[in-house]
Amino acid sequence: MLRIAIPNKGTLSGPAAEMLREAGYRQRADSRDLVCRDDANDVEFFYLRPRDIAVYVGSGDLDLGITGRDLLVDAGSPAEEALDLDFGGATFRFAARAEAVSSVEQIAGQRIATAYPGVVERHLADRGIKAEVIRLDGAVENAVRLGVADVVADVVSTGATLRQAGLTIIGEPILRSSAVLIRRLDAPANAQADQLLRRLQGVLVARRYVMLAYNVPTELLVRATALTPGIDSPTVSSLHREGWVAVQAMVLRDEVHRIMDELYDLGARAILVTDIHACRL
Ligand SMILES: Nc1ncnc2c1ncn2[C@@H]1O[C@H](COP(=O)(O)OP(=O)(O)OP(=O)(O)O)[C@@H](O)[C@H]1O
Ligand SMILES: O=P(O)(O)OC[C@H]1O[C@H](OP(=O)(O)OP(=O)(O)O)[C@H](O)[C@@H]1O
Ligand SMILES: [Mg+2]
Repeated sequence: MLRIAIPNKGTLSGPAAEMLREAGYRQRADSRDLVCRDDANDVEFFYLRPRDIAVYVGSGDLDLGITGRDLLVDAGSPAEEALDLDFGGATFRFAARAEAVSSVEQIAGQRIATAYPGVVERHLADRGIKAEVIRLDGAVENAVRLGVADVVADVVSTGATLRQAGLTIIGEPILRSSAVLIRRLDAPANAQADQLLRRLQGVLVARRYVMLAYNVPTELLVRATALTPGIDSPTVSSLHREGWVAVQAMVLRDEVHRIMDELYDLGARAILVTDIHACRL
């Protein structure tokens, strides 16, 4: 039975369970349950703190896990990213009072408060910057106000928390995070794990793409399919109406309205968009 760690609470918890449900896996009905068996798929889910997930996967006690890239790096455990899951996006950044520290160069010698000491220490070491790292559990923005630190290093999403604490971002992001599927480094080949990975890839494609269908005069087919090349190739079928063909192709959801306008201007008609619920490419 495949054993998978997923976040029991926090930002990543809901979207992780939602994605697994979309991939056809059973998820817990009660948010207090810590284990959920999916016998039909021969998989067992363990609901754990996202910070601990890389530890369980790195040790080999669990086969796969869903956590944040920043938490994976912070744990420093022998696990690697198998797939970017495209949710839980955030940056990890330095911030400080603008009048005290305003550039990365000025961070040297300062006290940096963070709940991610592994990420920060690695970043400083890579750049040869010497600074004191103060490990806190959360709400690190308060550390500057309370005089415990000069700089914070934390997850930034909207930036509202930093603004409210009177802090300004310093430099470029230390890293860009999102939810990732992780596995142990050098894990042996596992057909069941590969199947789960393919299912999640299928969900990502189904979310990113829509199916576009339209009719177009045969003489415009080359120009129309240049707008809708699909992933492998568009499907072209004959129509009862002479001189016209029907085309079907997958199109990026974000681009579909622009492409529909261009197809209409070209002379295509009966242009229809449908959602993709699942796929294996
Ligand atoms: N707006 C956000 N705030 C916090 N973490 C976020 C946000 N967006 C994405 N994340 C990611 O969520 C993970 C942190 O999850 P975690 O459950 O530890 O914190 P949380 O969602 O803030 O919950 P809590 O602090 O209540 O325990 C990190 O990978 C982080 O990058
Ligand atoms: O840029 P924003 O949209 O404001 O979001 C980022 C904030 O959200 C998280 O805090 P959380 O509420 O999880 O509290 P915590 O520090 O106790 O984890 C994170 O640690 C930042 O403080
Ligand atoms: Mg938090």
